[in-house]
Amino acid sequence: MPMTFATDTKAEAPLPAGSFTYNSPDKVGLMLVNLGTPDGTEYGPMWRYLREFLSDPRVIELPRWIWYPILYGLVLTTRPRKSGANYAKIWNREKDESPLRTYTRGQGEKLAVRLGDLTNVSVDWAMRYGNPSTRSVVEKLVSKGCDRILTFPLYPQYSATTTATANDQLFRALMKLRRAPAVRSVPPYYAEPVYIDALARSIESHLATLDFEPEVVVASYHGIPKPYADKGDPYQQHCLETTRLLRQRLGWSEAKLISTFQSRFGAQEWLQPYTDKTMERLGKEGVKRIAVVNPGFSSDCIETLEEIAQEAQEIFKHAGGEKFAHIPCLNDSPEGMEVIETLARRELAGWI
Ligand SMILES: C=CC1=C(C)c2cc3[nH]c(cc4nc(cc5[nH]c(cc1n2)c(C)c5CCC(=O)O)C(CCC(=O)O)=C4C)c(C)c3C=C
Ligand SMILES: [Fe+2]
Ligand SMILES: [Fe+2]
Repeated sequence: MPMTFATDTKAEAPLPAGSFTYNSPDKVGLMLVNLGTPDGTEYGPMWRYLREFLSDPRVIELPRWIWYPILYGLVLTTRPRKSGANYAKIWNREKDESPLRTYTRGQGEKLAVRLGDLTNVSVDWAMRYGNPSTRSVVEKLVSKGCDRILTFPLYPQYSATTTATANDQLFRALMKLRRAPAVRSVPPYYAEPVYIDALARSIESHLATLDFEPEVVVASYHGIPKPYADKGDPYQQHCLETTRLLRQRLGWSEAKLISTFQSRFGAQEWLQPYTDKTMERLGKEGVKRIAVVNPGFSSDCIETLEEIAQEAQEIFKHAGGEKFAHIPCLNDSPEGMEVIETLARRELAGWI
């Protein structure tokens, strides 16, 4: 008797969970991916979000046997409450969700409209941690018949802690599928003219609304631990190149536009100069008026709305500063959507 295998496709057996038939082939799924965010500010959702995020070995590289006792014994017993209180300060109460989710949804919906002429492209948006999960969105796209997926990690500067782990998660989702789609990933865009130009226009138009002219504009990027950069993560170079190009485009001096790194976590050294220490230094040196922009964040989020617009402002003013402005991220503004649409169309070449 011939041997039969569970993988034989001729039999009329029901498809196992996680498998899909194609309604019509040659559809392309375009998935925007951002970092992720908690479902609520209470202890439970904060704990679940932080556990998923901080269990990622791309984010915390310590051996698990060292990290897990610290994570479960210390971090997850204290940080959910502390971070939850900070999220509560910036929560979108109308939609009962974090601003990061609101803006990422806005980017997805607006991109779908902008790409309306591409009838074989289905646009969606997902998170690396939390909801909507990368896996649920991949399954949705595949069930719609997408046999190709273009994933768009919404990080202008590459880091293994963000871009690479977003792509890891996509491939983890594909591992569950018998018939996996072909995939492409949008490369980092830290030096793309369309991105630099969008940032410059956004900065110029925001500064024009202020009742003061900043003496210094601080480009504050999320940090990473210094050892990650020392071992070859190109993130710092990408950030510094964005600032250099932005300076060139705006015609500003090195003293007018400076780069700093924010959001330190844990005891090790992170990329320097630190944003909070720079706020203090500028205030103490007699600088009275500054503006802060966050070119590395495609959406405003806790790190920009709480840590910069609130905390950094307080530090600067406490140190003697007088005027402070936070320049919003590109979000789903026309300038921001121009960047996303241009890169998406370029990376879809040959598929549409
Ligand atoms: C070791 C820890 C962390 C690394 C490395 C890290 C890198 C990194 N993160 C972003 C972007 C975002 N981070 C956000 C929040 C956030 N980041 C960390 C830790 C690390 N990030 C934590 C613990 C948190 C949660 C908030 C808190 O408890 O402080 C967010 C905002 C999410 C939101 O819901 O608003 C973004 C965006 C980048 C770009 C990056 C490395 C390049
Ligand atoms: Fe972070
Ligand atoms: Fe922070």
